[in-house]
Amino acid sequence: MGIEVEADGLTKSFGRHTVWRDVSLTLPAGEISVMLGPSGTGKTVFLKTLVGLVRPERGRVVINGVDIVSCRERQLYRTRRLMGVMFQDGALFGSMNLYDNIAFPLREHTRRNERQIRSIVEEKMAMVGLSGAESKLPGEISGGMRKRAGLARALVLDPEFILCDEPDSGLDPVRTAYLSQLLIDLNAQIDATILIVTHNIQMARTVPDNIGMLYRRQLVTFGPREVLLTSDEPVVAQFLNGRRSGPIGMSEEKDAAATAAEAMTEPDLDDVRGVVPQLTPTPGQPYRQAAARRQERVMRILHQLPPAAQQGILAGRHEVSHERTG
Ligand SMILES: Nc1ncnc2c1ncn2[C@@H]1O[C@H](COP(=O)(O)OP(=O)(O)OP(=O)(O)O)[C@@H](O)[C@H]1O
Repeated sequence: MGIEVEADGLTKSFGRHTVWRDVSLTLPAGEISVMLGPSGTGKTVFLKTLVGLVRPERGRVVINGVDIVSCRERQLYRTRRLMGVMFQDGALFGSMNLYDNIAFPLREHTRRNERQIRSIVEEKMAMVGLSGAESKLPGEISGGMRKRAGLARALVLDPEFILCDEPDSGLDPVRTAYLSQLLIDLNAQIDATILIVTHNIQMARTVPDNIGMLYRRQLVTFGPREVLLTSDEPVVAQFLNGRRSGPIGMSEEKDAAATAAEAMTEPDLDDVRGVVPQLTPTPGQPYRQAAARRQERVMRILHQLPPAAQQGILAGRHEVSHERTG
């Protein structure tokens, strides 16, 4: 099973600019979590902090019992072996074909021979639907294929914690839907903890077990998906519905007068808030163990959650049991 990841009291600044402060959350082992937030709120910086690529001024990131903020370089290196990162642009080497790109971490970090490497690379390429594309160069394939190649490369060391930075960026809605399904199937197959940073509302509504949001240098919320999806917070409602009216502005936060004036001029669009069914693994894939674990977990904290979220969770219980037996 994947590993639990605990962020505790994290604060990060660049010079005088504080990106966020006092961010604490726990990514439950083996579950899928999404981090939302307007542009520039520090989602990528957060992801890099969890991997140990960015060092916060304060706080801890505890992974497998190791605080990667304060540990020694060797321990950080060992803990990083448990992680697979899918960067925004795939971060592939342009001069290497897909096979060599995906084999790269195995050649760098393990002593596997070429026969073993071939079997792992072929397995991961098949998992992301790239079999047959081994000899292609990154420049010769579509953005969606590059994303999947980046995901295959993130998988070769059998990570227990997978981080995906905007896996949908640059993809059309259909490719994004395929990628969403791929992440669910992957979670069913390997039961790894997954964190996805995205702006894509459809992905955020249908993929994760948990959702968080960064805004105004803080973690506004993090918890079971039903909490954010039914939230009355103006910033959440504005973000989910992609509206101009609300506290989020083009370049900075707005004052109350500007917000009220915009509300008058913006057409009354449908509100997409509310809990929609979470994606389930493609038929033939294993049952997603995380779904059952999460159900038990949220039932224990149900009484602490807002009423609308409670209703959403109770309604979804039938889907989880149906998935398990069906
Ligand atoms: N190495 C760095 N040095 C200085 N400032 C940085 C550095 N990395 C990030 N920042 C700043 O930190 C803030 C958060 O950046 P980040 O890329 O994490 O935002 P984001 O929420 O991922 O944005 P987007 O959704 O647009 O990708 C920005 O103001 C950015 O300019």
